[in-house]
Amino acid sequence: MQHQVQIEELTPEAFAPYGKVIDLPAGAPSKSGDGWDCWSYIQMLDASVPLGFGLVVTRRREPVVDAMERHVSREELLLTFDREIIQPVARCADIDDPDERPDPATVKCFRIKPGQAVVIGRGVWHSPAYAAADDARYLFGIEKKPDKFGDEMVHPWVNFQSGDTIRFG
Ligand SMILES: NC(=O)N[C@@H](O)C(=O)O
Repeated sequence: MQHQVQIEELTPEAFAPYGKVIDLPAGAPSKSGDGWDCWSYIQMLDASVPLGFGLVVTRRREPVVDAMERHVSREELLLTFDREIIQPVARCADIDDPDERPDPATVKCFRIKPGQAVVIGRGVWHSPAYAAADDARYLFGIEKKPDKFGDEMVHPWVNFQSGDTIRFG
């Protein structure tokens, strides 16, 4: 079965079941200077070892998702460099279940604009992000350590329950 999912704007409330949002705060900066304002700390990422960074070039393609991965031991920072991207995510039901499959009923697809970022929560299912329109480059940062269920494998992808797929748009 294919599920149709609408693209959602990124807000802390909507993204809360999947992680944390980083965006320009509405409140006053914590420090300012000549021509600059700074807000800190606007978000936190739990880490006990150094972060490794990965860069993804994501090209225009069919907006269909059939599998996701997850990192049960680590949070993941993700932000686009240049263009809008769409990040599909699905809820983690049981972080201790090595046989869990992503539930298509919990999938949301968030638009992430340049200037915004997310911290994907531990165990939250996610596919590679998609280009919203034109090809885009995005960065992710994650602790450089093995995950509990071995998601450092070259092929960590897990199909949705019942072999379902998601089409977003
Ligand atoms: N988010 C993404 O595209 N990739 C990472 O989750 C990864 O572990 O490769």
